[in-house]
Amino acid sequence: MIHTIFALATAPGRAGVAVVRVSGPASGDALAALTAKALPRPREATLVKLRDPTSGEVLDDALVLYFIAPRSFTGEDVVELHLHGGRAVVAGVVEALGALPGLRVAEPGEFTRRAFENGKLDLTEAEAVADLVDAETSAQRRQALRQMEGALGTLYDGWRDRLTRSLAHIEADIDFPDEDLPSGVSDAARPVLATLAAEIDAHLDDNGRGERLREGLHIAIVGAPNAGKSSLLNALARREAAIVSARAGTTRDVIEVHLDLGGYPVVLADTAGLREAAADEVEEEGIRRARDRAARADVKVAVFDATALPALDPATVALVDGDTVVVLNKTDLSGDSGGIVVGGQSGLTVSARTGDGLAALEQRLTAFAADRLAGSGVPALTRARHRSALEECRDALRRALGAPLPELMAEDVRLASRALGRITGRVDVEDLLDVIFRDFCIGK
Ligand SMILES: Nc1nc2c(c(=O)[nH]1)N(C=O)[C@@H](CNc1ccc(C(=O)N[C@@H](CCC(=O)O)C(=O)O)cc1)CN2
Ligand SMILES: Nc1nc2c(ncn2[C@@H]2O[C@H](COP(=O)(O)OP(=O)(O)OP(=O)(O)O)[C@@H](O)[C@H]2O)c(=O)[nH]1
Ligand SMILES: [Mg+2]
Repeated sequence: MIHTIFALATAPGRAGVAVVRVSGPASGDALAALTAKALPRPREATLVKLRDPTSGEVLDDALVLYFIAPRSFTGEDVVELHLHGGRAVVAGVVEALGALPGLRVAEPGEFTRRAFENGKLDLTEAEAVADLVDAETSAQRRQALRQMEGALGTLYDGWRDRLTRSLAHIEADIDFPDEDLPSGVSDAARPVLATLAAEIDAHLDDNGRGERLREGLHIAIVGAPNAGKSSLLNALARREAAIVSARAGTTRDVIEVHLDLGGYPVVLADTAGLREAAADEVEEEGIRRARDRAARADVKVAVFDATALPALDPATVALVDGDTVVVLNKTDLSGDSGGIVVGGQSGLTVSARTGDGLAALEQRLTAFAADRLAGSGVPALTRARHRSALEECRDALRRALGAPLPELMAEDVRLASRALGRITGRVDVEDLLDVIFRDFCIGK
């Protein structure tokens, strides 16, 4: 029996309106049980009193929608209850639904999973639904919307179609080797396979742009103790996220804030000041984490202290590379001491105290983010799951190209095609579904 599932689709807590969604064959019966009335016309917002079916008590005066399969988000019968968003209203309706036969609470992502299983979405589109819900910046929203509209699915299905046609040629060669076919039909498949392998390589070779756009560009602030790293983080975040004090060695844990820089998502991390003589083992561990974070960051902000000039902290200098923005902080205290050049880069002069130079720093970081994350119009792969399937496909194509016999070639082309099919969910993906949908929020 297919269960009918329900869940709060809007965020939990007090709100103007809360939406409870119900999907499955018993949806209509559930609505009828709550309204004690004939069902409203499909897809037409209707104001009705919802009552507890056992006590008859009015729970809310709600706007309801009834969708009949297959014309709904999930492809099943769906009911939406648009409630007054009070906790007691939602609790009362959810409790009443749970008491009805055949109904149970939905698991995370289960509505979208049913939409996939009913052919409303392919897997890349379903993943994009989750990404759209998680999108915090406009660039993330655009990427998710494009993928939800099928940009990636169409690309991968197109590649798979080309493989299917090549496979037909190769199989013709296997089945009718002596017939009147032009000799070596599988030879004709070779350039097609080679072109596709090159296209997949180009698609893979994107520096993880789409994946990083989902997760945010990682920027680490590094520098000597007291250079003003935490002050800088707070100034960029526009809130007091990290503790600032005049004592060297204040920050120990890595402190992260999420920023929206010109539409690009950034995870900015404050780290412990680097020094040889740590005060204790806690600071020592902090410094280890700071170095680790610096090593894994996409971009570093190396902060130097203008009041320490002409000395430049050597541990910080050692971390400056092509992915580093050099910053000279506390310039409000140093007068007109001129700038610094580290690793061939002239530093931005800023003051976390007065805010001087912070706009220029933000601009530099935004430029880094745009450089790493901006698209060129072609859709980018957005998940490690896609990447590994594409690598599997490309490797199978390379083997096919080197195959001495059409039979062996055909087998590798089949594997290549299967790898692509798993991305969009066209072939056996039952084993993947729990993993993919468990990261969704409840009610989606
Ligand atoms: N109230 C409400 N708002 C919502 C959703 C929802 O489920 N409920 N959505 C949920 O994420 C999004 C909209 N997505 C939807 C996608 C398809 C269908 C749907 O009924 N599809 C039918 C009919 C298509 C048509 O009329 O053109 C179908 O595919 O057959 C509904 C919502 C955002 N807003
Ligand atoms: N005048 C002035 N003082 C600053 C500036 N930036 C930071 N400070 C001061 O410098 C001291 C150290 O600042 P923090 O931001 O805690 O320095 P930090 O680099 O995070 O230090 P650790 O966490 O110990 O590594 C504090 O007293 C700040 O108020 C600045 O631009 N101008
Ligand atoms: Mg600090």
